[in-house]
Formats: sequence, C-alpha cells, structure tokens
Amino acid sequence: MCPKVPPPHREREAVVVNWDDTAAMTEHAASGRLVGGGADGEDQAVEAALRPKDLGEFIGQEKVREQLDLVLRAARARGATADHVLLSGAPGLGKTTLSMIIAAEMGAPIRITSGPAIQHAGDLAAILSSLQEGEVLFLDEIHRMSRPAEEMLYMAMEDFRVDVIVGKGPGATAIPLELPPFTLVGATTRAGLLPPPLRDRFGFTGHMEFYEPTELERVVHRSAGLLDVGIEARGAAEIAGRSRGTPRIANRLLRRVRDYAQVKADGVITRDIAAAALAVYEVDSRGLDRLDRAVLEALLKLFGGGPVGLSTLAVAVGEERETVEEVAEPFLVREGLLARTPRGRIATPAAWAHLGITPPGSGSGQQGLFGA
Ligand SMILES: Nc1ncnc2c1ncn2[C@@H]1O[C@H](COP(=O)(O)OP(=O)(O)OP(=O)(O)O)[C@@H](O)[C@H]1O
Repeated sequence: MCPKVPPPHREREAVVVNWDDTAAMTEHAASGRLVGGGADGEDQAVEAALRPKDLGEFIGQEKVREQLDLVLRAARARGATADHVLLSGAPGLGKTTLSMIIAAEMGAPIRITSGPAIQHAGDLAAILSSLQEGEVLFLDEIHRMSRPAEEMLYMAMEDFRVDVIVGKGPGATAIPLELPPFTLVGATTRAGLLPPPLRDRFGFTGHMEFYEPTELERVVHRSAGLLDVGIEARGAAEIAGRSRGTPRIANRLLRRVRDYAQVKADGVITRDIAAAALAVYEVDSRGLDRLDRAVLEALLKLFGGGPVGLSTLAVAVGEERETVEEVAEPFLVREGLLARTPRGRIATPAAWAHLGITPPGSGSGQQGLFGA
C-alpha cells in the first residue's frame, strides 16, 4: 500500500507541496510488482538512504551527467541560477534523484510537487510566489498538469513573473507578480505529451536511458555497501541481469535477496543465493515476472504465437486490457519477446526460446526459466 502521507525522505530532504498520492498511485498502478516501475511505501523510505547525493556518486547516464555538469558549473561560475531542466525517461531511472543533486550542486533548497497536484493556476501561483531566490522547483509528471497552470508556467519560466487574476468576468483584473529567479526541474515519463511551447522553455533537456547490466551491478554493489549486506560479484550480476535496466528495481530485488540470504543462508549474497531468491519471487532470468510470463504463455500456448488481439489476450490471462498493454507489454516489446502489429500481438522466436516451448513444426524444447 502507498502511504497516505508524503514520502518521508521528501519531507526530510525537501519541502513537498501539494503532493497528490492518488495521482501517484494511479500512475504507478504496477508498483505492487517486484519489477514494477513505481515506488511503493517501503521503496520511498529506503530510497532516501540509497539516493546518490552528488553527480560523482550518480552511476551511468554519462551523457546527461556530463551535460548537466557543464550547465551547473557554468551557472555557478556566473553566480546565476541554473537554467530550467527537463528530465525524461521511464520510472525509476533517477529523475527525482538528479533533481535533488541539481539543488545540492547549486547549494539551493528544493521544493517538490507533481503535475496532477496542480489542478488550478492558483495552486501553481501559490507555490511560485513562495519560492526563494535560486530555489529548485521539482515538478514530477509535468505532462499531467492542468492547461491553465501550464500556461501560467510559460510566463513564470521565461519572465519570472505571473499574472494573478482577481475577480471574474468582465471585471476580472490581472495583477502582475514578480518572482525570484528559480530553476524548474520538470520530470516526465512521456516527453512526447509535452506541448512544444513548454518543452521549448527548458534550457536543457536530458533523456534518461535504461541502464546497462554493468551499470546496474555498480548500483547493486553501492546499495549493498550502504545497507551493509555482503555480496559477491556474481551475486550482484545475477540481480542486475534481472532488473530490467532500472536502478529502482535493482535496489528492490537486492532487498528481497538480502532477506532470503539472511533467512536461508549466512547473509552473504552469492550467485546461487540470488538466483534461488528471485525464483521464489518469480522473477526469471531476464527479469520477467508472473504477469509477463502469463501473457507470453497465453500467446504461445493458446494462440500459437499470434497474431491475437489485445482484448482476447487480456481475457486469456484474466487481466484488464490496460494492464496488459501498459504494464506487461512495454518490457516484453523492449526485450524483443513480443511485437505489436496491425493484425495483433505476435510472439518472436526469442519468446519461444525463453519460455522453453517448442514452436509448432520445429525441433526439441529449450531450458527452464529460473535456472542459473
Ligand atoms: N544513477 C543512479 N545511481 C545510483 N542509484 C540510482 C541511480 N538512479 C536511480 N537510483 C536509485 O533508484 C531509486 C529511484 O530513483 P528516482 O526516484 O530518482 O527515479 P525516478 O526516475 O524519479 O522515478 P519516478 O519517475 O518513479 O519518480 C533512487 O532512490 C536511487 O536509490
């Protein structure tokens, strides 16, 4: 369950305003899954301890890191407020972490809110008018802000000014309000949904890519060190390989493997312990979980590999159409296991191989899923 209060780390490290938990829960409907993208209550508490605190500690994303480093150094050298920054990328890749790092590198306080929490222009005006000079405003899910608030943000970003409308109808008056210079850090999982006038007002846009397994191994080693958990290199590799390119998932799997190692072994995470623990949690060798595999199995066993319509596939696995489309499919497509075609969903040869099922009319089967 998601907590009803703002995440504890956000309270400690940053001022959280208008945090909308309902919206956060909707966006992260998959957060109950061990391999889901969103952060659940336990994640939020532990993430505070595991968050890299400066650019030097931040693993991977070399290009974004290098570019951001230049932007921040130059602003510091000029004694100016950093340009507005837009960060795009899937959940759990480090957008919130980077926004906190930006504030830390600029020696500025940070205020955190999210697009769905800003439904009226007045909500935004209240936040903007209380910012201190140089403060970082982190606006998560910026693509979900209301249109009137978005339009107010244009002027605030460009001219550090907003027009507060007082009254209604013909008698309404616009009162201009000067704002101190601030840095907006917008985060979005869907950069394509941002209207161009908003996108264009960011001085720097960084796209966060999924992480390479070797980078995730470094994340796992670093987190294990902070959590005081013993881990062997091959144990870290095993966890990293099942983490779907996402540090948040790597940290979550690490915690579950740590539990297993404590209860079933001497506490040290080896490759075999990691594989055995993740088999218990039904996270297979490529990071697929029960839902992902159910979708693939239905596609292969019931529909001969497709093509089959999304609705039919969803009924076959007993899930909502949206769940299959938004929760399971993106990763299956990214892994090259499933293709979306105009005629329906199709399993790729890699899907047959991964599930160890022999395609009709070919030779013998393949290996199991959880094996080392
Ligand atoms: N580059 C990194 N190096 C080390 N740890 C990282 C890195 N990026 C993210 N993490 C870890 O993953 C966790 C999730 O990151 P974060 O909350 O910043 O992701 P996010 O992109 O903001 O996700 P969301 O879109 O769901 O808000 C962090 O607490 C941090 O511990």
